[in-house]
Amino acid sequence: MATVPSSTLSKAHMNSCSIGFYCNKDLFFSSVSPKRFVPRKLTLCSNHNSYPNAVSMHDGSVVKKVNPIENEVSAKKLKEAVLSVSPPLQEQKDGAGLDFNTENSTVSITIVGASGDLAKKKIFPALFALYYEGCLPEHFSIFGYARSKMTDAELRVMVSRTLTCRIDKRENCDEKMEQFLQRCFYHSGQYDSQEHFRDLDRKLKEHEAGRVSNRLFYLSIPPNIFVDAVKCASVSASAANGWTRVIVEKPFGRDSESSAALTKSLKQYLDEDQIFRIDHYLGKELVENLSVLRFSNLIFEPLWSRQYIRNVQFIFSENFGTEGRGGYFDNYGIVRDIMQNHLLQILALFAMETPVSLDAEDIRNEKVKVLRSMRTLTLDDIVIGQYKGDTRGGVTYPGYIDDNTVPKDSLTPTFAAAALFIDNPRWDGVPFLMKAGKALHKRGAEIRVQFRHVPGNLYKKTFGTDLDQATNELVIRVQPDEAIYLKINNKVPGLGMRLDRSNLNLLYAARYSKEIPDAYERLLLDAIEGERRLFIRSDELDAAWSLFTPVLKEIEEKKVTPEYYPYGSRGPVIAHYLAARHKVRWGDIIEDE
Ligand SMILES: NC(=O)C1=CN([C@@H]2O[C@H](COP(=O)(O)OP(=O)(O)OC[C@H]3O[C@@H](n4cnc5c(N)ncnc54)[C@H](OP(=O)(O)O)[C@@H]3O)[C@@H](O)[C@H]2O)C=CC1
Ligand SMILES: O=C1O[C@H](COP(=O)(O)O)[C@@H](O)[C@H](O)[C@H]1O
Repeated sequence: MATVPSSTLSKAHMNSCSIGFYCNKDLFFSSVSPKRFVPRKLTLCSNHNSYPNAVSMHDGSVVKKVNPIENEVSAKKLKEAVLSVSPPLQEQKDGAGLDFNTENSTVSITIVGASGDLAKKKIFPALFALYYEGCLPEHFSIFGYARSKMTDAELRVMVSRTLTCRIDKRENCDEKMEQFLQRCFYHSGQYDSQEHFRDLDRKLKEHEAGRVSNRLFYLSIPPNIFVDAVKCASVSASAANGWTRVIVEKPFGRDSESSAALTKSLKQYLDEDQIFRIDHYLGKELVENLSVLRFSNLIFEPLWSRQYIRNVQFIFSENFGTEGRGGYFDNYGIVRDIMQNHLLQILALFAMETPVSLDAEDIRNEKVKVLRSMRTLTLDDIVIGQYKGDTRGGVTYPGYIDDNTVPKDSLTPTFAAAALFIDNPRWDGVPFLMKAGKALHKRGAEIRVQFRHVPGNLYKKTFGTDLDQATNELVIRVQPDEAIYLKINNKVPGLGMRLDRSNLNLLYAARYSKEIPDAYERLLLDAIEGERRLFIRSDELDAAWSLFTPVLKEIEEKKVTPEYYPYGSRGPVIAHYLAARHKVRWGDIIEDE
């Protein structure tokens, strides 16, 4: 097959979830979303065997040629073009890019555990946002599945309570909501009943109306029933002629053994490429931007090593406790809930080498190398805390063990701080500090990169002896108020020579008028499109668990007592000692001072 170098490709049109581009002066159209307009997709293209007027993309998707009209093609024309492409059945392997968006095929999304908190709070609203943006395929339906008895109408009422329109996109909102709700249905059943899943299959088939069926199951249920549900979905409700994919929510086990056992059980029914292990932090805008920041700006990458970076901090805090989720949380604790997944995933993206391409496997290969180069944690590397009740300003805040679903003698950490190391040439000796806690004084998630001192700094006397004040710090604020800012030393204007620290500040709300999509929107769209880049591969998961499992076991076996901190405080003092042992101060605390 003839291939065309990417240099001959150029973007021609962007319209909601579609793009057009030129390839050797012919205009081609693909139904992929604008965010899919990444070099990966456009590295190579070749004539498609079955369609003289189409090309196969590097990733297996098929795009259709349309008549070029200078640099502009109407959205209608582009839409017609894509609807006229129907990939042959043998192309319907998992991951084929265009196969869901044709007249001939459907996508059915089943939310297993639809009556639950996550479904209501995140999944239905994210699907609605995708619908509003025109990112869902023409033929789709959404099924809620759970044991609770509900009619379609009752599900719609339940779902409608949590749907909202974006502040910047309210046009026809009510109408769109109504249209969306009409595409939502409910099926009540047990999670381990083949019969109930067969009934679901029948209903799905009715909606698919003989089209090629693609099915996505979202496991929004407690982990002890993951395998039952996967077994039933896969045996009794798999797509007959399209793809079947399963999004698996965390927790993926609670240590190396249980995680491996879960993977093994899931793989009895699914191939690895059907399993989409979700870590919603990977869907957050600033986490996505991390690689862009590093690899598309010359000024950062050369500094990205032990030579210039003194330490890196990953900080997560919530200003509320485990309210309502104590039953789940007590079995996991903050290290498993936040550090082993969300913060470690961000760390891996932060520290990885440049991937060969933006392909999922290339990125995941680099992440797994980082994880496997890391030192397994010991008890010396970690400190833990648990919040206790507090009364301030006449208001009483409950302690962790005041939650009725938590045992009164629970030692489960609601706070932890840890020092991790990557034993590779780039990061040798650089402490990667993590801190995560519930019921703290504020909510936030951020990455702080503290740089080394300027050697022989001419101005060091101006800073006195406090070297912390003289170093640069790059802060990537994931939430809230997304921002990237760089702390620099600057001369205070005036006749004297006085320096202060100021921020070069990219505040997203000031720079971009568009509302930032919720992480679940991005991840659901990725799963529908077969994009695995932001999902966790099983070897990544194994590597992540092997770092934390021994120390978690030791904490539990030795019944290590957490340091108690008041609800709404800055957390236990012991976290400062941990940082100090590595000659570091927590950047968030310095900033608050
Ligand atoms: N909620 C959140 O913010 C987050 C949740 N997650 C993960 O997402 C998944 C879903 O979370 P969430 O919605 O909070 O969970 P829920 O506890 O609300 O459970 C979801 C549904 O599962 C069914 N269910 C609950 N307990 C059991 C049980 N013991 N046996 C059988 N069915 C049960 C219930 O439906 P019914 O009784 O109708 O069958 C319930 O509505 C979990 O794996 C959780 O760890 C991950 C990140 C954040
Ligand atoms: O996965 C989880 O994340 C939430 C925090 O998510 P965010 O997007 O609101 O920051 C956390 O509250 C929960 O304990 C944990 O399971």
